[in-house]
Amino acid sequence: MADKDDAMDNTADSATDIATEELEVPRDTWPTIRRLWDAARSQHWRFYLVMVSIIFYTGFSLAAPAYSARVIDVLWDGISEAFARGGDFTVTWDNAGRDIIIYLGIWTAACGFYSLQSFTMAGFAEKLNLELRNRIAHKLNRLPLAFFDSHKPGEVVSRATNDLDKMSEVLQTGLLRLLTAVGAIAGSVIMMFRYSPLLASIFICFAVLSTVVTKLVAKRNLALAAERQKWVGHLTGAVEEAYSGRVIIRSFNREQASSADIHRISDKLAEASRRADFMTNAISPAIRMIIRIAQVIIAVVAGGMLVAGQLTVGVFQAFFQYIYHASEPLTQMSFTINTLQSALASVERVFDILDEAEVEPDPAPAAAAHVEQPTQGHVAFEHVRFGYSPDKPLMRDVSFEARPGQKIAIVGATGAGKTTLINLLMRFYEIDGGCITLDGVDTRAMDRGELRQNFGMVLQDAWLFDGTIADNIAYGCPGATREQIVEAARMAHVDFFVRTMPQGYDTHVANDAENISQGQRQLLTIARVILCDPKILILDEATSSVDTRTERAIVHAMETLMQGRTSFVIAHRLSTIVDADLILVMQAGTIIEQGTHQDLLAAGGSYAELYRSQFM
Ligand SMILES: Nc1ncnc2c1ncn2[C@@H]1O[C@H](COP(=O)(O)OP(=O)(O)OP(=O)(O)O)[C@@H](O)[C@H]1O
Repeated sequence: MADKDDAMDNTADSATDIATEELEVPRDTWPTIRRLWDAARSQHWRFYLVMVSIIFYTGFSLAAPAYSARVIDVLWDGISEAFARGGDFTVTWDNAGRDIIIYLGIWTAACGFYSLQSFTMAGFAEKLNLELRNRIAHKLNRLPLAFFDSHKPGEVVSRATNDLDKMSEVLQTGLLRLLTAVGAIAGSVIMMFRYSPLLASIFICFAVLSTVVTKLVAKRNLALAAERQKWVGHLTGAVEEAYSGRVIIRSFNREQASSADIHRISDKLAEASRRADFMTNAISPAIRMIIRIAQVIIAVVAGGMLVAGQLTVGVFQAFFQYIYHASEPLTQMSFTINTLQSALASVERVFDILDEAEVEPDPAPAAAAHVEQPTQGHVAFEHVRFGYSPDKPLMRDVSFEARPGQKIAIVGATGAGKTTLINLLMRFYEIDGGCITLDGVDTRAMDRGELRQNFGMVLQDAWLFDGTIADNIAYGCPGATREQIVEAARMAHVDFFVRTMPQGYDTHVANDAENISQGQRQLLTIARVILCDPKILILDEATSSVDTRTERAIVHAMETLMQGRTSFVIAHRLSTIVDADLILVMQAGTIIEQGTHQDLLAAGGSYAELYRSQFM
């Protein structure tokens, strides 16, 4: 039960993270904006075009009501005069026709500039999105593996997807809306004061009141949205848990409890959504009511002025158009500013990733040390020191030598440092002291790519990517022919199995696909390494999750692979390594014994004890 509570707490934590994201504000608003602006350097012209379009759009849409006042007054005067004459009123080019066409022209121009600003802003936002996404993609390849150890995968993925999408969406809607709103409000208020300072002052009073109320409501609305988001987080967690734990849930007959949990959270979500939706859909119109009241008061006062001849009919209706122009963006302003702040916080998170320290750059090609190809496969560790974090040293003084063609077995309890040894050999992490050499060349002086091409790794975690079996085998050698691929599969003892699949080598597989078993995956990854023909092998024996026949096939395939190559085998069962040329016994990050099976047995140390515990 305690575990369950813990799990729920974890879900709650992640849900709270999402909730706080909803309420978030950027740490440094202006530096972030400046950086974003720099990132969009090649798109500045688009932004300037947007600004020019906004100015023209605002100008035309503000001119339209003023011009409509003129059109209506011309029509009103013409109709009144015709009425007094007892004749008909006909619209001709000179008699209001030209004014109507110009009026339509003004709206058409406003519409044109509106489309231009939206179109150009979409281009600006998406190009900026692409630029930052490319930078992140590039960055991910240059981040040290230690970065991934300390960040959850979802967190990194979210930066490159959600955060960037949010930014481009908010640029296209929020920023554009804010810019046009500022123009619309300022222009409308100026026009209102031009027509009637009294009516304009009444509007300003109510506008201030509505802004204050909107601000309060926006805050409450965000809190409700955060509450809803929290329950969405809980629900996602519960559904994910029910999905990934489906086998265990059934085996303990906990289906009912699991679905009751989901029901309970769904109920909470429905309630939170109801309140959030009510706030968005019902309270916002209530805020508009304030403006409506202002309109009524202005209508009464303006009606009096109309009767007194202080206003024309055209100006009367134009004034109301300006009220509409200014009040709608006012209602939206607080919400818009909140979304902009939240988007800027997203951008900050993207920049945080871009600012992470990168792996030390490889030496320039001219300065890099090279190993003569084909490499002999002579590897040496000399007094190597290493720790995953500087304050926690793991390896203090590790030395050993692997001669060309030798089989080196690495044994030790879980957490002893076997994988770490391999990580250092492949330069996934940089050592803190001593040196590692390949054919006598310090690996730190080499280009990482050149170093790694000498190695082939078969790990327990057999990773397949989304593609055909043939593509997966040819991952390291994309130019391989079908014959070479089939030959590699045959050597890996996986050809027979592939042929039983519906489309043979063209069968589609994915990392999370169920159509292929753990053992078969491993055999495919062995075929992948065979095809690349590396001179040095790293094999992590995976034997726990496969049946004896597949295990035998894997061991067989690995033995074929090891012939004539230097190989490092992380051994979990001592039976497979008695023939190793060198056995490294590790404990707490350090090699405590090394030698052949016979030497170590004779020494009667840890290895002998371990061997006896497995076989006697
Ligand atoms: N990426 C990492 N960041 C920080 N510490 C790590 C990291 N990887 C391993 N460690 C720590 O380093 C020590 C050695 O781990 P390592 O994975 O090398 O052990 P191992 O012998 O391969 O274990 P196993 O047989 O369980 O795979 C452990 O204490 C582990 O917690």
